[in-house]
Amino acid sequence: MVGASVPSHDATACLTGVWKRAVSSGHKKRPVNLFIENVRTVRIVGVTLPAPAARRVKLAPSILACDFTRLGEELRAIESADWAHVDVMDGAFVPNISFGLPILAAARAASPLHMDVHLMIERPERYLKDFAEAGADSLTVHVEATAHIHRAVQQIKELGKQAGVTLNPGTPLEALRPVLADVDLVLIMSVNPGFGGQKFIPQSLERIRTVRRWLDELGSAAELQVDGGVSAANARAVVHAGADNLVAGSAVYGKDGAQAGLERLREALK
Ligand SMILES: O=C(CO)[C@@H](O)[C@H](O)COP(=O)(O)O
Repeated sequence: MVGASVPSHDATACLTGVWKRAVSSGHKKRPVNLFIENVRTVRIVGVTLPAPAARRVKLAPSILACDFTRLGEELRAIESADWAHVDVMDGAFVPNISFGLPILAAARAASPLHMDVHLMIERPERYLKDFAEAGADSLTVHVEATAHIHRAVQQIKELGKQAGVTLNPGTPLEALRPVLADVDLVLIMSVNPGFGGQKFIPQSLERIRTVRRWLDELGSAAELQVDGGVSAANARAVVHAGADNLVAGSAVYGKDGAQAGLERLREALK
């Protein structure tokens, strides 16, 4: 008999229905025998963890790639998605300026989707309250953008929002460690932030695997989000590496419209 400890949130997911949903949505079915020791410790007998692809994966189209003259329509086109990803750039932390509070407020008014706000701005703590009030459901901050990442994460939680942390592709993953147990979301940037339509950096897969392992070791239920160059061609590999939340801009808002783009991503994940 082989025994293996599994992170409690994976086990809980199997027990509370995510497993069943994965089976019925066409993912691979694998038998698993669980011996529940207590809420945090579960032994798997005869080993058969769900394939990584069996995780419930959230799709978060980035509205950076949409047609802003039709923001309401573009948001309705992604209503079957899980989240809307909102990229705020200040022209200082990243070499581009996108949009800020008024566009978030307009998106909030136009759509019931979870507004997932990625702040690519210097010293984000100055604006967390404003973005929370403008309609953010989750706020993600860069470790490089503040001297006080721990305080920024706490501030987001005090505002009653989901707290996310992220880092540029060139920043060592160790920078995440001090706040890893506190956050609701970790975002692995798979391009250098600042622009849509860039190529996925292949080394990101190893970074995703590492953070997946760290989260599992902590028993954290935080989402592992990946952003930048995600498309139908690589979505499966990204999920297989451990992601459970995919941001996609140009792969969703393509020539044939957002619904077709979302459908292609879903097909790729089957
Ligand atoms: O944060 C960013 C870019 O800085 C991303 O959210 C992009 O907007 C994703 O666009 P694609 O790479 O999917 O086109």
